[in-house]
Amino acid sequence: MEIFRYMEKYDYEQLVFCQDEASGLKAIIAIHDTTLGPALGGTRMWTYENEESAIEDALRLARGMTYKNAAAGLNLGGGKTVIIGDPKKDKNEEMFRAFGRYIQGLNGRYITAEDVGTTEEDMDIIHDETDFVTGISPVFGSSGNPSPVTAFGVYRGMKAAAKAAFGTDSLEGKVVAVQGVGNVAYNLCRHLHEEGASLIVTDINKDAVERVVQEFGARAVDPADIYSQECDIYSPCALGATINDETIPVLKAKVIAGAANNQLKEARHGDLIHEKGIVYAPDYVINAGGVINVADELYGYNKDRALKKVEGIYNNIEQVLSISNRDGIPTYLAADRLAEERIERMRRSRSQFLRNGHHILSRR
Ligand SMILES: NC(=O)c1ccc[n+]([C@@H]2O[C@H](COP(=O)([O-])OP(=O)(O)OC[C@H]3O[C@@H](n4cnc5c(N)ncnc54)[C@H](O)[C@@H]3O)[C@@H](O)[C@H]2O)c1
Ligand SMILES: CC(C)C[C@H](N)C(=O)O
Repeated sequence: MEIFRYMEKYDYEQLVFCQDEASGLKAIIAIHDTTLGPALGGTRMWTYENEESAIEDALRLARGMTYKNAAAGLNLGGGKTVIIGDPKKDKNEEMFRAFGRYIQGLNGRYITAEDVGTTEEDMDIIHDETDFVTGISPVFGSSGNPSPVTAFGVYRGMKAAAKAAFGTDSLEGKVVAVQGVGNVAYNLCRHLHEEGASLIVTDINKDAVERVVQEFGARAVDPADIYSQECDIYSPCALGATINDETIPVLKAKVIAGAANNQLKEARHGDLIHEKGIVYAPDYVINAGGVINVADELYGYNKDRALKKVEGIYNNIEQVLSISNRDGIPTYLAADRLAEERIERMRRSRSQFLRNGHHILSRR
């Protein structure tokens, strides 16, 4: 991989490699764009096949956060970290302490939080070394694990997408096929069950499947069979790239609305589902609940205020759908337009009165 060429292509600002032999830390912090503010994005811990795929994941996820934060109306840029390792076996306190010191060294250019493979407890350890971490435990007056709030946002966005596809935003009686029933999707299933939707679920973790089968009457299928289920809504809530050349031909859903990041394997897959008449709720718009929630910590966390904003994901999806209809473009491009236009407006609206944080007249 030619790293600088890739960084130039999508205009990345910074890529930081962190290595600490004593704890086994191998992490990559990618900062995509800080036009709107410090880069906020979670830390993923995962067993990557090789270093190149870890770098690629960090870069793709960081850029996704730029768009997510911009489209959600946050004054934050986009960044993300990946830690190479197995979250079930390779974690230790020293590792997250060492990682916290690297974040502190960036002096606020990057703020972290949870993502796949990391927890509230991990954030608390990072917090021992730096203030530039969110999603820490509520005992510190913070917002805690963002997953239930992400789920609420996905539920709200799914309703808006359902309204466009079915003429009503009620999910009662709708069949939803959920891929991956981890932290976010467990909570999403609860909202869907409470509204009277029927659930088809899958996961590579049998215990996770069993929980939603027992609690919400879901029907379980094998991971490979989730795409071809007779259903109204496909909800990808595991990892990315599940909308691709193999899955699109067998999908029967009229709506795609889920929590996973980077759902389209390639941009052209967004064109293909648009041509197929599927209403796609773009991933980074519908799954912004978690980042909206943790970002509220920067103002002194207020749960009601954060949830009110997350509720607004319904309107954000409606806005994307209306840009898509107005301009005759797929929803993934409509979402990009929404985010890019906001970043550009803010870039141009830089204060004429301040230089280096001081009023220009203060130098006289
Ligand atoms: N947690 C958040 O607040 C948040 C916010 C925004 C986006 N996301 C994204 O949502 C997705 C889910 O996040 P999470 O926090 O629930 O993670 P999680 O690890 O708790 O859940 C993911 C689940 O997917 C399962 N899975 C993995 N590969 C699978 C496969 N091939 N088939 C079926 N199941 C599979 C895992 O076993 C796990 O149970 C991720 O893509 C994450 O980046 C999460
Ligand atoms: C900041 C975090 C809550 C980020 C979250 N994992 C996301 O992808 O949006």
